[in-house]
Amino acid sequence: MKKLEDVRVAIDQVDEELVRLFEKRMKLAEDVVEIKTAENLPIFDGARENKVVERAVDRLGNPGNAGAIRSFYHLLMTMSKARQREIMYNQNEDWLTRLIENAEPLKQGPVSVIYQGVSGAYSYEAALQTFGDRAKLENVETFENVFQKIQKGEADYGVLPIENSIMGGVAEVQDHLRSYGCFIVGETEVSVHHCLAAVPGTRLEDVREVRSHPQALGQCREYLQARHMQGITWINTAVAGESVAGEDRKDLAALCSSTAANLHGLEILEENVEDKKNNRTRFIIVAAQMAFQEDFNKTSILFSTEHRSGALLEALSAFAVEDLNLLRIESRPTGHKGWDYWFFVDFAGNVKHPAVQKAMRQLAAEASYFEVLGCYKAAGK
Ligand SMILES: O=C(O)C(=O)C[C@]1(C(=O)O)C=C[C@@H](O)C=C1
Repeated sequence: MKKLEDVRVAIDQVDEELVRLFEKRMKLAEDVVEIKTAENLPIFDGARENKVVERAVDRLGNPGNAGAIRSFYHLLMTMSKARQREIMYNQNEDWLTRLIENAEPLKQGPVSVIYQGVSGAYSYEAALQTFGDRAKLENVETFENVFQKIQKGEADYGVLPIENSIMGGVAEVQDHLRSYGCFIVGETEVSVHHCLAAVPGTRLEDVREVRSHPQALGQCREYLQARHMQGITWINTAVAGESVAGEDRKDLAALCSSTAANLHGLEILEENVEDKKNNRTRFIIVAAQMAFQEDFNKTSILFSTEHRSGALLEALSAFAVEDLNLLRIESRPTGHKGWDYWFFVDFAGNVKHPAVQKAMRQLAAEASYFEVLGCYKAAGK
């Protein structure tokens, strides 16, 4: 058998080569963005990305590496796009004008929409609420799958929960939003009302076991306790409803949305059983390209600052000076070094508005990293 040290020496040699090639590729990305800036082309090119990935797969000697090489290339191109954005937005004097020029209006007519979960889930409701019957809906298992499909150009829009009025921000979605370089192009709010649903003919007083997602069970804890019902953890609310429909039991129910109950032919025994009313979840609509319309009234940005006292205050002061209303600020660890953060900020205003442009230009000049995550129509406005 080979000695570990010897193999590691060989790995080090390969890595040396990889680093050299990586830097060569990143340098080419810098050349690309120069051309794209001059010719006013968007950074993202889904068709080209698919070609790059599939060519790499074709070149493999071992087809077992296909999944790994796909992930590797998507990551490589994410980094390539991040570098290109950095250059296009931060160094080009006219980055803001270009950003708006490259943005597209929202698509009208039929669109393909991807969401996480199953039919009847709250994300599904958010998708229907936003796109109605013009959407061809597709569901995937994880939040990350949504970003992957959008990034590969396999769907027009993705629908993802970003924050709940009781539970707060959805950290995973926030993190992927940054790393996948997708844009927020819309948002919608869904009232989260749980109902107790069971197979038709079930009597409320006979229900002993209730299946649902832990969040929903938690949001209805007092209701369940008062009725001596035992909560059973299920993967999500809609699948809980589906599972109850598949069993002919009169002591079993699910906590799910009324949409999920109706979808699975369940009878709603009681509606709005959540302990706290006004339970709402805000969903964002993401796309591979930035969107722009004159009627958009909310902007989301991402930035990081130097690690020194007053840096955040200074960074945000431009918004106070320009009288812009900050709607939300969320921080997430950068993961690069300890206690370093990305700041996600939402504020009221359209990216074309002079005050917004002034504040963003100032912040971009001061921040150690700055990116526009999107401009869109605020929910309910
Ligand atoms: O070829 C381009 O247009 C690039 O910008 C380069 C690149 C890449 O890194 O390969 C990056 C982004 C595009 O979406 C496609 C490909």
